[in-house]
Amino acid sequence: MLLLIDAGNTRIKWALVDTNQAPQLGEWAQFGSISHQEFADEATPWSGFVVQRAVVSNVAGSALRTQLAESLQRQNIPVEWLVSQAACAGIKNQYRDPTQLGCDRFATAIAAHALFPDQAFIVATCGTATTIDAVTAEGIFIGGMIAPGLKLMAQSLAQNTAQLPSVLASASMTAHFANYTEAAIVSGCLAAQAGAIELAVRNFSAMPDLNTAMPPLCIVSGGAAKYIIPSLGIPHRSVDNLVLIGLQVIASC
Ligand SMILES: Nc1ncnc2c1ncn2[C@@H]1O[C@H](COP(=O)(O)OP(=O)(O)OP(=O)(O)O)[C@@H](O)[C@H]1O
Ligand SMILES: CC(C)(CO)[C@@H](O)C(=O)NCCC(=O)O
Ligand SMILES: [K+]
Repeated sequence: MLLLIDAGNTRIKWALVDTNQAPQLGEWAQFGSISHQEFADEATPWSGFVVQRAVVSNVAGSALRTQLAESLQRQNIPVEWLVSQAACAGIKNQYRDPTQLGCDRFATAIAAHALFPDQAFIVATCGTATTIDAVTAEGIFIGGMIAPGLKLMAQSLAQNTAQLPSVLASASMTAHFANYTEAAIVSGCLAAQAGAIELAVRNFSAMPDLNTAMPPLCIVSGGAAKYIIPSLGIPHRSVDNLVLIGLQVIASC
């Protein structure tokens, strides 16, 4: 088995790929997700499997990296830590310092380029942070945006005002002119998220050197996508687990 790990700022997502079966992208023998705390407290979820190697994207810092490294070491699993580079798996990374790009964003771009070859796209990943990145049909990662994620945005209002409560979104809420406080907060945060995605698509579509007859795809991913999508006024595709798919692509390079 090949173990893929996407360690994000809130949760750790993982998948096992049965490399004997010539699996498709996103075709996993096992898949799961655990919080950092559960990972620290409980048995490693993949400990019951024979794993030949692991490929890991970690944007959650050195303490979690050490925990992951120790856990993999105990199982004698060799590990490859993803670091963003200038080029990999068809993506050419135009970040000023290519290694500064979050490796989850790099893996996501690689995944979307593999799933939608020869198509320009905006990929929005709605997690702890929301990132919105632009990739050309030739696989050039132009750059992107980092915004607070939906929950962080709403929490920052509750933490920094006297009168605003802590709220969570539900999948039935949209960005509209709300007539009570809780809905108005969710509406404002949804509008900020969906509006940023729409603006990114609009600006990318208007780039003169975007060498494509088709408008860029809008790909939406991440745990908060289901809340934001009802407020999106543009055509889009929803695809889950792009970081893990990117790691699967990288593992087969
Ligand atoms: N009820 C909710 N209301 C608002 N936002 C929510 C709600 N439930 C989940 N979210 C959002 O979804 C995110 C969880 O998404 P996901 O599971 O992809 O990511 P994550 O593991 O938190 O992200 P990362 O990979 O960045 O760590 C939360 O950070 C939050 O922004
Ligand atoms: C933006 C996040 C937090 C999204 O998970 C991550 O990709 C990250 O820590 N990036 C490093 C900074 C950058 O991508 O420019
Ligand atoms: K994040």
